[in-house]
Amino acid sequence: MKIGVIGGGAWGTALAQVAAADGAPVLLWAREAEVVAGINDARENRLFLAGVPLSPAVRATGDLADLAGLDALLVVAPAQHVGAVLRETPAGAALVLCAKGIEAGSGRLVSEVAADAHPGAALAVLSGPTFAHEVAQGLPTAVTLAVEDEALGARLAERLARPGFRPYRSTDVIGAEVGGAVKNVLAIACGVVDGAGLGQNARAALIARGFAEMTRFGLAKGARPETLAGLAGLGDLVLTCSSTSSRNFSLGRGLGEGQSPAALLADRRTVAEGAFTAPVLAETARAMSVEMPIVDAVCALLDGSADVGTVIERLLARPLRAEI
Ligand SMILES: NC(=O)C1=CN([C@@H]2O[C@H](COP(=O)(O)OP(=O)(O)OC[C@H]3O[C@@H](n4cnc5c(N)ncnc54)[C@H](O)[C@@H]3O)[C@@H](O)[C@H]2O)C=CC1
Ligand SMILES: O=C(CO)COP(=O)(O)O
Repeated sequence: MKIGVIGGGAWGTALAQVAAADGAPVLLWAREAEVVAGINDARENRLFLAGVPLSPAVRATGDLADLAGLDALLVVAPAQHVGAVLRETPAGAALVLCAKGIEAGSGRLVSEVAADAHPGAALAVLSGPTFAHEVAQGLPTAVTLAVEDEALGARLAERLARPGFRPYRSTDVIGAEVGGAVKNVLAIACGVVDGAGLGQNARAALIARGFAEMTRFGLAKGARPETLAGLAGLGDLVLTCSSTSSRNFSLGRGLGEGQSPAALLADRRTVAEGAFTAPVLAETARAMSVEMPIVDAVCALLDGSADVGTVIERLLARPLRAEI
């Protein structure tokens, strides 16, 4: 199975390294000419994954047309750019969607964006607790690989599996996507708790109640509860809600410390997907009558309509209710 990767950020580069670990050639498309040159000439992506020596089997290109004729493309552009990039990508390959987010404006999951850009393409979702720098170092990692076509799922899992990289197969594409998209917003909330010094009890409560929000939203979208309780949902939520290695958690921590959202988001080279997904997630949830108070609180902080003290007061003043 010939593999290509769309996106030369930290995660696209780490996944290319995984796919090339057995020496099979992997072609990676990167948007930045310096990333293409760095990978091809110095075997390093200094912009997004500095310090990781890349396999000589990973080759980079700045031309999406070069991806024609490959069997599977790992789509690792940020969620807001997947549509634009796929529209320029030659069709014909299975698409393995690795971005975590919901498209602003349309409210579409990445699989819906991909189906629109490449009608009839086989679609898979790869998601889970996966900090790129750990995967690139070969540290043990497990992911959900969700594909409706079970035979394709088995072939993809076989192709991507390594001793330290274990794909667990699923057929619940929507569940895998919802988990990854929602946990980014909740990771911002956990960062706020940390930055505002609200304590470990509050963080644990937020993870549990955030998971309840993820589950309500996921079930309304047609996800299966066991997917949300697995690697792509709860697993990734726990990872990103407890580490400053998460860009979303770090963004939230800045907000919790009282820094302005505009300053925190200005001039970012790396992506904090939750900041883009939060408003469209809140809007979609409202339209489906799904209550997501923590997501609403993150939106209020990001758009500057409330400060940390106010959103905490609002959350704590909600009516007492049954846990489930
Ligand atoms: N970094 C990580 O540990 C993980 C990231 N992800 C997901 O992977 C996706 C990509 O994230 P990273 O690789 O971390 O990115 P990154 O933050 O390392 O780099 C930013 C990426 O955005 C791209 N970009 C910026 N503007 C663009 C545009 N207009 N069109 C197309 N691409 C553009 C850049 O070329 C670069 O590849 C995100 O959805 C993220 O949530 C998923 C799992 C782990
Ligand atoms: O998705 C991730 C780990 O699974 C990366 O999280 P951040 O985007 O918050 O850094």
